[in-house]
Amino acid sequence: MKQRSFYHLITPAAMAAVDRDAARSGIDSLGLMQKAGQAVSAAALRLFPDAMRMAVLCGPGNNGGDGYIAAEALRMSGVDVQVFHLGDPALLKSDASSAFLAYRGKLRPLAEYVPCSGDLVIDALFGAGLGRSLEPPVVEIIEAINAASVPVVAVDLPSGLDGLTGHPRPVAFQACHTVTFMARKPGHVLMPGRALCGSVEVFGIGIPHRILDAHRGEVAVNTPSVWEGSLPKLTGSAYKFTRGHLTVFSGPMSATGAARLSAMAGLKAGAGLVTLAAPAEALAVNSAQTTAVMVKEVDDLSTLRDYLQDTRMSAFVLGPGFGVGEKARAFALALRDRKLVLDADGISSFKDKSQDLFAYFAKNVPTQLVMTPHEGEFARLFPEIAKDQTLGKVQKAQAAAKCSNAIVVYKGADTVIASPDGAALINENAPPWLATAGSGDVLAGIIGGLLAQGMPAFEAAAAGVYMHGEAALRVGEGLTAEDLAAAVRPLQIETAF
Ligand SMILES: NC(=O)C1=CN([C@@H]2O[C@H](COP(=O)(O)OP(=O)(O)OC[C@H]3O[C@@H](n4cnc5c(N)ncnc54)[C@H](O)[C@@H]3O)[C@@H](O)[C@H]2O)[C@@H](O)CC1
Ligand SMILES: [K+]
Repeated sequence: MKQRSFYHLITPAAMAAVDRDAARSGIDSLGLMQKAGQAVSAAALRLFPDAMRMAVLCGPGNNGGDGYIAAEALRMSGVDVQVFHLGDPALLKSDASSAFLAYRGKLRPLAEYVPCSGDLVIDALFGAGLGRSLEPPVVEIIEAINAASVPVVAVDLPSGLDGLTGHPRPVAFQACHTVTFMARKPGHVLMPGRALCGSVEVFGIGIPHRILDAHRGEVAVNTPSVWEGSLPKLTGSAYKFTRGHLTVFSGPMSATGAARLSAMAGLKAGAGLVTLAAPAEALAVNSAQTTAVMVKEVDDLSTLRDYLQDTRMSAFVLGPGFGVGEKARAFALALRDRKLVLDADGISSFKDKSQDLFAYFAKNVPTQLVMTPHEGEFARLFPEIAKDQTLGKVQKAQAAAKCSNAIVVYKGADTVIASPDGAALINENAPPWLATAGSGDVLAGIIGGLLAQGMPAFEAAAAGVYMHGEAALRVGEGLTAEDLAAAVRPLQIETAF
Protein backbone atom coordinates (compact mmCIF):
# COMPACT_ATOMS: atom_id res chain seq x y z
CA MET A 1 0.00 0.00 0.00
CA LYS A 2 1.28 3.47 -0.87
CA GLN A 3 2.26 5.73 2.05
CA ARG A 4 0.32 8.63 0.59
CA SER A 5 0.48 10.77 3.68
CA PHE A 6 4.25 10.83 3.50
CA TYR A 7 4.35 12.34 0.02
CA HIS A 8 1.56 14.85 0.40
CA LEU A 9 2.28 17.97 2.32
CA ILE A 10 -0.17 19.72 4.54
CA THR A 11 0.12 23.38 5.38
CA PRO A 12 -0.05 24.56 9.00
CA ALA A 13 -3.41 26.22 8.30
CA ALA A 14 -4.79 23.00 6.80
CA MET A 15 -3.43 21.05 9.78
CA ALA A 16 -5.38 23.32 12.13
CA ALA A 17 -8.53 22.55 10.09
CA VAL A 18 -7.73 18.82 10.27
CA ASP A 19 -7.40 19.18 14.03
CA ARG A 20 -10.79 20.92 14.23
CA ASP A 21 -12.53 18.37 12.01
CA ALA A 22 -10.99 15.47 13.92
CA ALA A 23 -12.39 16.88 17.18
CA ARG A 24 -15.80 17.52 15.54
CA SER A 25 -15.98 13.95 14.30
CA GLY A 26 -15.75 12.78 17.91
CA ILE A 27 -12.07 11.79 17.96
CA ASP A 28 -10.55 12.28 21.40
CA SER A 29 -8.20 15.25 20.90
CA LEU A 30 -6.38 14.68 24.19
CA GLY A 31 -5.79 11.12 22.98
CA LEU A 32 -4.14 12.54 19.82
CA MET A 33 -1.93 14.76 21.95
CA GLN A 34 -0.98 11.81 24.14
CA LYS A 35 0.06 9.76 21.13
CA ALA A 36 2.04 12.72 19.79
CA GLY A 37 3.83 13.32 23.10
CA GLN A 38 4.58 9.64 23.58
CA ALA A 39 6.07 9.43 20.09
CA VAL A 40 8.40 12.29 21.00
CA SER A 41 9.41 10.59 24.23
CA ALA A 42 10.09 7.32 22.35
CA ALA A 43 12.24 9.15 19.79
CA ALA A 44 14.27 10.85 22.54
CA LEU A 45 14.86 7.55 24.34
CA ARG A 46 15.76 5.76 21.11
CA LEU A 47 18.14 8.42 19.80
CA PHE A 48 19.66 9.73 23.05
CA PRO A 49 19.62 6.87 25.58
CA ASP A 50 22.71 8.31 27.33
CA ALA A 51 21.47 11.89 27.83
CA MET A 52 22.32 13.10 31.36
CA ARG A 53 19.25 15.33 31.45
CA MET A 54 16.32 16.02 29.14
CA ALA A 55 15.24 19.66 29.15
CA VAL A 56 11.74 19.93 27.72
CA LEU A 57 10.92 23.48 26.59
CA CYS A 58 7.14 23.92 26.60
CA GLY A 59 5.31 26.79 24.87
CA PRO A 60 1.85 28.34 25.34
CA GLY A 61 -0.15 26.18 22.88
CA ASN A 62 -0.70 22.55 21.92
CA ASN A 63 2.93 22.14 20.87
CA GLY A 64 3.71 22.80 24.53
CA GLY A 65 0.97 20.27 25.41
CA ASP A 66 2.85 17.60 23.42
CA GLY A 67 5.93 18.62 25.39
CA TYR A 68 4.26 18.07 28.80
CA ILE A 69 3.05 14.61 27.71
CA ALA A 70 6.56 13.73 26.49
CA ALA A 71 8.10 15.06 29.71
CA GLU A 72 5.85 12.91 31.91
CA ALA A 73 6.45 9.81 29.76
CA LEU A 74 10.21 10.36 30.01
CA ARG A 75 10.00 10.94 33.77
CA MET A 76 8.10 7.67 34.15
CA SER A 77 10.91 5.97 32.22
CA GLY A 78 13.40 7.09 34.88
CA VAL A 79 14.98 9.93 32.92
CA ASP A 80 16.15 13.11 34.69
CA VAL A 81 13.59 15.52 33.16
CA GLN A 82 13.13 19.22 33.67
CA VAL A 83 10.44 21.28 32.00
CA PHE A 84 11.18 24.94 31.18
CA HIS A 85 7.96 26.76 30.37
CA LEU A 86 7.26 29.84 28.28
CA GLY A 87 4.36 31.89 29.63
CA ASP A 88 2.19 31.03 32.61
CA PRO A 89 1.15 27.33 32.50
CA ALA A 90 -2.00 28.27 34.44
CA LEU A 91 -3.17 30.03 31.25
CA LEU A 92 -2.88 26.89 29.10
CA LYS A 93 -6.15 25.86 27.48
CA SER A 94 -8.04 22.56 27.15
CA ASP A 95 -5.81 19.62 26.12
CA ALA A 96 -2.56 21.48 26.76
CA SER A 97 -3.81 22.37 30.24
CA SER A 98 -4.74 18.72 30.90
CA ALA A 99 -1.29 17.64 29.70
CA PHE A 100 0.35 20.18 32.02
CA LEU A 101 -1.73 19.05 35.02
CA ALA A 102 -0.73 15.45 34.38
CA TYR A 103 2.99 16.32 34.53
CA ARG A 104 4.47 15.55 37.96
CA GLY A 105 8.09 16.60 37.47
CA LYS A 106 10.33 19.65 37.90
CA LEU A 107 9.21 22.96 36.40
CA ARG A 108 11.04 26.25 35.86
CA PRO A 109 10.60 29.34 33.63
CA LEU A 110 12.27 29.19 30.23
CA ALA A 111 14.55 32.13 31.01
CA GLU A 112 16.30 29.98 33.65
CA TYR A 113 17.44 27.33 31.19
CA VAL A 114 21.21 27.22 30.75
CA PRO A 115 22.39 24.62 28.22
CA CYS A 116 24.77 22.07 29.78
CA SER A 117 26.91 19.44 28.18
CA GLY A 118 25.03 16.12 28.41
CA ASP A 119 21.62 17.78 27.93
CA LEU A 120 19.10 16.84 25.31
CA VAL A 121 16.68 19.67 24.53
CA ILE A 122 13.17 18.72 23.53
CA ASP A 123 11.76 21.73 21.74
CA ALA A 124 8.01 22.06 22.26
CA LEU A 125 7.80 25.86 22.22
CA PHE A 126 5.93 26.46 18.93
CA GLY A 127 4.82 24.20 16.11
CA ALA A 128 2.21 24.71 13.44
CA GLY A 129 0.67 27.60 15.37
CA LEU A 130 3.61 30.00 15.03
CA GLY A 131 1.67 33.04 13.97
CA ARG A 132 4.21 35.83 14.05
CA SER A 133 7.94 36.45 14.47
CA LEU A 134 9.50 35.39 17.76
CA GLU A 135 10.03 37.98 20.48
CA PRO A 136 13.61 38.98 21.40
CA PRO A 137 13.90 36.92 24.66
CA VAL A 138 12.94 33.71 22.84
CA VAL A 139 15.25 34.58 19.94
CA GLU A 140 18.13 34.94 22.40
CA ILE A 141 17.39 31.59 24.07
CA ILE A 142 17.23 29.78 20.72
CA GLU A 143 20.48 31.40 19.61
CA ALA A 144 22.19 30.45 22.89
CA ILE A 145 21.07 26.81 22.60
CA ASN A 146 22.13 26.61 18.93
CA ALA A 147 25.51 28.12 19.83
CA ALA A 148 25.98 25.62 22.70
CA SER A 149 25.60 22.73 20.20
CA VAL A 150 23.31 20.85 22.59
CA PRO A 151 21.31 18.27 20.59
CA VAL A 152 17.69 19.28 19.96
CA VAL A 153 14.72 17.05 19.15
CA ALA A 154 11.91 19.21 17.77
CA VAL A 155 8.21 18.55 18.25
CA ASP A 156 6.39 19.02 14.93
CA LEU A 157 8.72 21.81 13.70
CA PRO A 158 11.86 23.42 15.13
CA SER A 159 10.44 26.46 16.96
CA GLY A 160 10.78 29.62 14.91
CA LEU A 161 10.52 27.74 11.61
CA ASP A 162 7.54 28.76 9.49
CA GLY A 163 5.83 25.53 8.44
CA LEU A 164 4.50 27.09 5.25
CA THR A 165 7.57 28.83 3.83
CA GLY A 166 10.49 26.98 5.44
CA HIS A 167 11.94 30.30 6.62
CA PRO A 168 13.03 31.05 10.20
CA ARG A 169 11.13 33.92 11.85
CA PRO A 170 13.75 35.27 12.42
CA VAL A 171 15.67 32.32 13.94
CA ALA A 172 14.84 28.67 14.58
CA PHE A 173 16.34 25.76 16.46
CA GLN A 174 18.86 23.64 14.61
CA ALA A 175 17.34 20.24 15.40
CA CYS A 176 19.00 16.89 14.85
CA HIS A 177 15.60 15.16 14.68
CA THR A 178 12.02 16.32 14.24
CA VAL A 179 8.93 14.30 15.06
CA THR A 180 5.90 15.48 13.12
CA PHE A 181 2.42 14.06 12.94
CA MET A 182 0.43 12.49 10.07
CA ALA A 183 2.11 14.41 7.22
CA ARG A 184 5.04 16.73 6.62
CA LYS A 185 4.50 20.42 6.08
CA PRO A 186 6.11 22.41 3.24
CA GLY A 187 8.53 23.92 5.79
CA HIS A 188 10.01 20.45 6.44
CA VAL A 189 11.00 20.12 2.76
CA LEU A 190 11.85 23.68 1.68
CA MET A 191 15.27 25.13 2.47
CA PRO A 192 16.52 26.17 4.95
CA GLY A 193 13.75 24.43 6.91
CA ARG A 194 14.79 21.01 5.63
CA ALA A 195 18.30 21.49 7.03
CA LEU A 196 17.01 22.92 10.33
CA CYS A 197 14.80 19.85 10.97
CA GLY A 198 17.55 17.23 10.84
CA SER A 199 16.00 13.82 10.20
CA VAL A 200 12.20 13.95 10.02
CA GLU A 201 9.95 11.26 11.43
CA VAL A 202 6.28 11.25 10.39
CA PHE A 203 4.30 9.60 13.17
CA GLY A 204 0.70 8.51 12.62
CA ILE A 205 -1.40 9.54 15.62
CA GLY A 206 -4.58 8.05 14.19
CA ILE A 207 -6.30 10.91 12.39
CA PRO A 208 -8.34 9.20 9.64
CA HIS A 209 -7.09 9.74 6.09
CA ARG A 210 -10.51 10.90 4.95
CA ILE A 211 -10.08 13.97 7.18
CA LEU A 212 -6.54 14.63 5.94
CA ASP A 213 -7.61 14.12 2.32
CA ALA A 214 -10.34 16.73 2.70
CA HIS A 215 -7.70 19.34 3.53
CA ARG A 216 -4.88 18.38 1.19
CA GLY A 217 -3.79 21.36 -0.84
CA GLU A 218 -2.02 21.74 -4.13
CA VAL A 219 1.50 21.11 -2.81
CA ALA A 220 3.20 17.72 -2.72
CA VAL A 221 6.67 16.22 -2.73
CA ASN A 222 7.99 15.47 -6.23
CA THR A 223 7.84 11.67 -6.35
CA PRO A 224 7.24 9.29 -9.27
CA SER A 225 3.74 8.53 -7.99
CA VAL A 226 2.70 12.03 -9.15
CA TRP A 227 3.67 11.57 -12.82
CA GLU A 228 4.66 7.94 -13.51
CA GLY A 229 1.40 7.37 -15.39
CA SER A 230 2.48 9.98 -17.96
CA LEU A 231 5.99 8.62 -18.61
CA PRO A 232 6.74 7.80 -22.24
CA LYS A 233 6.08 4.16 -23.00
CA LEU A 234 8.40 2.21 -25.25
CA THR A 235 6.61 -0.44 -27.23
CA GLY A 236 7.77 -2.99 -29.79
CA SER A 237 6.59 -0.76 -32.65
CA ALA A 238 8.72 2.23 -31.55
CA TYR A 239 11.08 3.76 -34.06
CA LYS A 240 13.08 6.92 -33.81
CA PHE A 241 10.41 9.32 -35.08
CA THR A 242 7.75 7.94 -32.76
CA ARG A 243 10.08 8.72 -29.85
CA GLY A 244 10.11 12.43 -30.66
CA HIS A 245 12.59 14.85 -32.18
CA LEU A 246 14.23 17.36 -29.85
CA THR A 247 15.98 20.47 -31.14
CA VAL A 248 18.52 22.27 -28.97
CA PHE A 249 19.72 25.69 -30.13
CA SER A 250 23.47 26.16 -30.01
CA GLY A 251 25.22 29.40 -29.14
CA PRO A 252 28.03 30.99 -31.21
CA MET A 253 31.36 29.26 -31.89
CA SER A 254 32.84 30.11 -28.47
CA ALA A 255 29.80 28.90 -26.48
CA THR A 256 28.59 25.55 -27.77
CA GLY A 257 29.27 23.18 -24.85
CA ALA A 258 26.09 24.02 -22.91
CA ALA A 259 23.83 23.14 -25.84
CA ARG A 260 25.71 19.87 -26.39
CA LEU A 261 25.15 18.92 -22.74
CA SER A 262 21.42 19.57 -23.20
CA ALA A 263 21.34 17.62 -26.44
CA MET A 264 23.08 14.59 -24.95
CA ALA A 265 20.78 14.65 -21.91
CA GLY A 266 17.71 14.83 -24.17
CA LEU A 267 18.88 11.78 -26.09
CA LYS A 268 19.60 9.87 -22.87
CA ALA A 269 16.14 10.83 -21.57
CA GLY A 270 14.70 8.89 -24.47
CA ALA A 271 14.11 11.31 -27.36
CA GLY A 272 14.40 9.36 -30.63
CA LEU A 273 16.31 12.10 -32.46
CA VAL A 274 18.16 15.16 -31.26
CA THR A 275 19.39 17.99 -33.46
CA LEU A 276 21.67 20.85 -32.51
CA ALA A 277 20.44 23.85 -34.47
CA ALA A 278 23.56 25.97 -34.77
CA PRO A 279 24.66 29.18 -36.48
CA ALA A 280 27.01 28.64 -39.46
CA GLU A 281 30.09 29.65 -37.46
CA ALA A 282 29.39 26.92 -34.85
CA LEU A 283 28.65 24.06 -37.25
CA ALA A 284 32.20 22.76 -37.40
CA VAL A 285 32.85 22.76 -33.66
CA ASN A 286 29.51 21.05 -32.94
CA SER A 287 29.96 18.48 -35.71
CA ALA A 288 33.45 17.63 -34.48
CA GLN A 289 32.11 16.79 -31.03
CA THR A 290 28.86 14.94 -31.66
CA THR A 291 28.02 11.53 -33.01
CA ALA A 292 24.45 10.43 -32.25
CA VAL A 293 23.31 14.05 -32.04
CA MET A 294 22.77 15.68 -35.45
CA VAL A 295 23.79 19.21 -36.42
CA LYS A 296 21.82 21.55 -38.65
CA GLU A 297 22.42 25.14 -39.67
CA VAL A 298 19.85 27.56 -38.27
CA ASP A 299 21.27 31.06 -38.44
CA ASP A 300 18.46 33.51 -38.09
CA LEU A 301 14.72 33.92 -37.80
CA SER A 302 14.14 33.18 -41.44
CA THR A 303 16.06 29.87 -41.37
CA LEU A 304 14.30 29.02 -38.10
CA ARG A 305 10.92 29.51 -39.78
CA ASP A 306 11.96 27.16 -42.59
CA TYR A 307 13.17 24.65 -40.03
CA LEU A 308 9.84 24.81 -38.19
CA GLN A 309 7.98 23.76 -41.35
CA ASP A 310 8.89 20.21 -40.35
CA THR A 311 6.16 19.45 -37.85
CA ARG A 312 7.96 16.32 -36.67
CA MET A 313 10.21 18.66 -34.68
CA SER A 314 8.41 17.94 -31.46
CA ALA A 315 10.20 19.97 -28.74
CA PHE A 316 12.86 22.66 -28.36
CA VAL A 317 15.41 23.82 -25.80
CA LEU A 318 16.47 27.45 -26.04
CA GLY A 319 18.90 29.18 -23.76
CA PRO A 320 21.96 27.16 -22.71
CA GLY A 321 24.99 29.13 -23.98
CA PHE A 322 22.79 30.82 -26.56
CA GLY A 323 23.68 34.44 -25.74
CA VAL A 324 21.43 37.13 -24.27
CA GLY A 325 19.65 39.51 -26.62
CA GLU A 326 17.30 40.17 -29.50
CA LYS A 327 18.01 36.91 -31.33
CA ALA A 328 17.03 34.83 -28.29
CA ARG A 329 13.84 36.86 -27.85
CA ALA A 330 12.88 36.49 -31.51
CA PHE A 331 13.56 32.73 -31.47
CA ALA A 332 11.55 32.21 -28.28
CA LEU A 333 8.55 34.12 -29.60
CA ALA A 334 8.70 32.23 -32.90
CA LEU A 335 8.32 29.03 -30.89
CA ARG A 336 5.14 30.11 -29.10
CA ASP A 337 3.04 27.29 -30.58
CA ARG A 338 5.61 24.59 -29.91
CA LYS A 339 6.80 22.69 -26.85
CA LEU A 340 9.63 24.79 -25.48
CA VAL A 341 12.06 24.70 -22.57
CA LEU A 342 13.29 28.24 -22.00
CA ASP A 343 16.43 28.21 -19.87
CA ALA A 344 19.45 30.33 -18.94
CA ASP A 345 20.13 33.06 -21.58
CA GLY A 346 16.69 32.44 -23.03
CA ILE A 347 15.21 33.63 -19.72
CA SER A 348 17.71 36.44 -19.10
CA SER A 349 16.96 37.86 -22.55
CA PHE A 350 13.51 38.83 -21.32
CA LYS A 351 14.74 40.95 -18.39
CA ASP A 352 12.61 44.13 -18.45
CA LYS A 353 10.69 42.63 -21.41
CA SER A 354 8.90 39.78 -19.68
CA GLN A 355 5.43 41.10 -20.62
CA ASP A 356 6.18 40.39 -24.31
CA LEU A 357 7.00 36.81 -23.47
CA PHE A 358 3.97 36.34 -21.22
CA ALA A 359 1.62 37.87 -23.81
CA TYR A 360 2.87 35.56 -26.59
CA PHE A 361 2.43 32.42 -24.51
CA ALA A 362 -0.75 33.49 -22.70
CA LYS A 363 -3.20 31.58 -24.85
CA ASN A 364 -1.77 28.06 -24.76
CA VAL A 365 -4.04 25.76 -22.78
CA PRO A 366 -2.58 23.59 -21.50
CA THR A 367 0.72 25.38 -21.56
CA GLN A 368 3.62 23.90 -23.55
CA LEU A 369 6.22 26.28 -22.13
CA VAL A 370 8.60 25.20 -19.35
CA MET A 371 10.91 27.82 -17.83
CA THR A 372 13.78 26.74 -15.62
CA PRO A 373 15.12 29.78 -13.73
CA HIS A 374 17.60 29.65 -10.86
CA GLU A 375 17.23 32.38 -8.27
CA GLY A 376 19.00 35.12 -10.25
CA GLU A 377 17.10 34.35 -13.45
CA PHE A 378 13.84 34.20 -11.52
CA ALA A 379 14.46 37.74 -10.22
CA ARG A 380 15.19 38.94 -13.77
CA LEU A 381 11.90 37.61 -15.12
CA PHE A 382 9.66 38.13 -12.08
CA PRO A 383 11.19 41.07 -10.16
CA GLU A 384 8.03 41.98 -8.23
CA ILE A 385 7.34 38.42 -7.10
CA ALA A 386 11.01 37.82 -6.24
CA LYS A 387 11.19 40.74 -3.84
CA ASP A 388 7.92 40.01 -2.02
CA GLN A 389 9.16 38.97 1.43
CA THR A 390 5.75 37.66 2.45
CA LEU A 391 5.93 34.80 -0.05
CA GLY A 392 7.79 31.51 0.33
CA LYS A 393 9.40 29.70 -2.59
CA VAL A 394 6.28 27.68 -3.40
CA GLN A 395 4.03 30.75 -3.44
CA LYS A 396 6.58 32.60 -5.59
CA ALA A 397 6.74 29.76 -8.12
CA GLN A 398 2.93 29.50 -8.17
CA ALA A 399 2.55 33.25 -8.76
CA ALA A 400 5.19 33.18 -11.51
CA ALA A 401 3.55 30.20 -13.24
CA LYS A 402 0.20 31.95 -13.16
CA CYS A 403 1.37 35.27 -14.57
CA SER A 404 3.52 33.69 -17.30
CA ASN A 405 1.15 30.81 -18.17
CA ALA A 406 4.20 28.52 -18.01
CA ILE A 407 5.41 25.62 -15.96
CA VAL A 408 8.00 27.26 -13.73
CA VAL A 409 10.87 25.13 -12.45
CA TYR A 410 12.33 27.36 -9.73
CA LYS A 411 15.70 25.71 -9.22
CA GLY A 412 17.78 25.19 -6.10
CA ALA A 413 18.44 22.47 -3.53
CA ASP A 414 14.64 22.53 -3.08
CA THR A 415 13.53 22.98 -6.69
CA VAL A 416 9.83 23.84 -6.94
CA ILE A 417 7.83 22.90 -10.03
CA ALA A 418 4.66 24.98 -10.37
CA SER A 419 1.83 25.01 -12.86
CA PRO A 420 -0.47 27.92 -13.82
CA ASP A 421 -3.39 25.99 -12.26
CA GLY A 422 -1.72 26.21 -8.82
CA ALA A 423 -0.31 22.68 -8.51
CA ALA A 424 3.21 22.66 -7.06
CA LEU A 425 5.79 20.01 -6.25
CA ILE A 426 8.89 20.35 -4.08
CA ASN A 427 11.84 18.22 -5.13
CA GLU A 428 14.04 16.59 -2.52
CA ASN A 429 16.23 14.03 -4.27
CA ALA A 430 18.98 16.41 -5.45
CA PRO A 431 22.36 15.81 -3.77
CA PRO A 432 24.54 18.89 -3.06
CA TRP A 433 27.12 17.88 -5.68
CA LEU A 434 24.53 18.61 -8.35
CA ALA A 435 25.43 22.29 -7.92
CA THR A 436 28.09 22.33 -10.65
CA ALA A 437 28.66 24.17 -13.94
CA GLY A 438 26.47 22.78 -16.71
CA SER A 439 24.06 20.99 -14.39
CA GLY A 440 21.17 23.25 -15.47
CA ASP A 441 21.92 22.61 -19.16
CA VAL A 442 21.52 18.89 -18.52
CA LEU A 443 18.20 19.49 -16.73
CA ALA A 444 16.83 21.56 -19.62
CA GLY A 445 17.81 18.75 -22.03
CA ILE A 446 16.11 16.05 -19.96
CA ILE A 447 12.88 18.04 -19.78
CA GLY A 448 13.11 18.75 -23.52
CA GLY A 449 13.63 15.03 -24.18
CA LEU A 450 10.51 14.14 -22.19
CA LEU A 451 8.43 16.87 -23.89
CA ALA A 452 9.57 15.56 -27.26
CA GLN A 453 8.21 12.14 -26.34
CA GLY A 454 4.78 13.61 -25.63
CA MET A 455 4.73 14.03 -21.87
CA PRO A 456 2.52 16.94 -20.72
CA ALA A 457 4.59 19.95 -19.65
CA PHE A 458 4.03 19.81 -15.87
CA GLU A 459 4.72 16.08 -15.70
CA ALA A 460 7.75 16.39 -18.02
CA ALA A 461 9.21 19.15 -15.86
CA ALA A 462 8.65 17.23 -12.62
CA ALA A 463 9.93 13.92 -13.98
CA GLY A 464 12.92 15.73 -15.49
CA VAL A 465 13.86 17.29 -12.16
CA TYR A 466 13.57 13.91 -10.49
CA MET A 467 15.62 12.10 -13.18
CA HIS A 468 18.28 14.81 -12.88
CA GLY A 469 18.58 14.10 -9.13
CA GLU A 470 18.67 10.34 -9.75
CA ALA A 471 21.44 10.72 -12.33
CA ALA A 472 23.50 12.78 -9.86
CA LEU A 473 23.02 10.17 -7.14
CA ARG A 474 24.12 7.46 -9.58
CA VAL A 475 27.38 9.29 -10.35
CA GLY A 476 28.18 10.42 -6.80
CA GLU A 477 30.38 13.16 -5.45
CA GLY A 478 32.87 14.78 -7.81
CA LEU A 479 30.48 14.66 -10.74
CA THR A 480 30.91 16.93 -13.75
CA ALA A 481 28.07 17.92 -16.09
CA GLU A 482 29.49 15.51 -18.70
CA ASP A 483 29.20 12.62 -16.20
CA LEU A 484 25.71 13.79 -15.33
CA ALA A 485 24.48 13.86 -18.93
CA ALA A 486 25.92 10.41 -19.52
CA ALA A 487 24.21 9.03 -16.38
CA VAL A 488 20.67 10.12 -17.34
CA ARG A 489 18.31 7.17 -17.83
CA PRO A 490 14.62 6.94 -18.66
CA LEU A 491 12.79 6.07 -15.46
CA GLN A 492 10.21 3.52 -16.44
CA ILE A 493 9.93 1.87 -19.79
CA GLU A 494 7.28 -0.64 -20.62
CA THR A 495 9.06 -3.61 -22.16
CA ALA A 496 6.29 -4.93 -24.38
CA PHE A 497 8.71 -6.06 -27.09
N1 LIG B 1 -3.01 19.12 14.43
C1 LIG B 1 -3.24 18.11 15.25
O1 LIG B 1 -4.13 17.36 14.98
C2 LIG B 1 -2.41 17.93 16.46
C3 LIG B 1 -1.54 18.93 16.86
N2 LIG B 1 -0.70 18.77 17.88
C4 LIG B 1 0.23 19.82 18.26
O2 LIG B 1 -0.38 21.06 18.22
C5 LIG B 1 0.50 22.01 17.64
C6 LIG B 1 -0.27 23.18 17.16
O3 LIG B 1 -0.85 23.74 18.30
P1 LIG B 1 -1.32 25.24 18.39
O4 LIG B 1 -2.20 25.52 17.25
O5 LIG B 1 -1.82 25.45 19.75
O6 LIG B 1 0.00 26.06 18.07
P2 LIG B 1 1.40 26.19 18.83
O7 LIG B 1 1.44 25.40 20.07
O8 LIG B 1 2.42 25.95 17.80
O9 LIG B 1 1.46 27.74 19.17
C7 LIG B 1 0.30 28.49 19.40
C8 LIG B 1 0.47 29.42 20.58
O10 LIG B 1 1.62 30.22 20.45
C9 LIG B 1 1.24 31.60 20.36
N3 LIG B 1 2.17 32.20 19.42
C10 LIG B 1 2.22 32.02 18.10
N4 LIG B 1 3.30 32.66 17.58
C11 LIG B 1 3.94 33.24 18.61
C12 LIG B 1 5.12 34.02 18.73
N5 LIG B 1 5.87 34.33 17.67
N6 LIG B 1 5.50 34.45 19.94
C13 LIG B 1 4.75 34.13 21.03
N7 LIG B 1 3.63 33.40 20.99
C14 LIG B 1 3.22 32.95 19.80
C15 LIG B 1 -0.20 31.61 19.96
O11 LIG B 1 -0.83 32.77 20.39
C16 LIG B 1 -0.69 30.35 20.68
O12 LIG B 1 -0.89 30.62 22.05
C17 LIG B 1 1.23 21.22 16.60
O13 LIG B 1 2.42 21.85 16.23
C18 LIG B 1 1.42 19.90 17.31
O14 LIG B 1 2.62 19.92 18.07
C19 LIG B 1 -0.62 17.52 18.63
O15 LIG B 1 -1.08 17.78 19.92
C20 LIG B 1 -1.33 16.37 18.01
C21 LIG B 1 -2.57 16.69 17.27
K1 LIG C 1 8.63 22.86 18.26
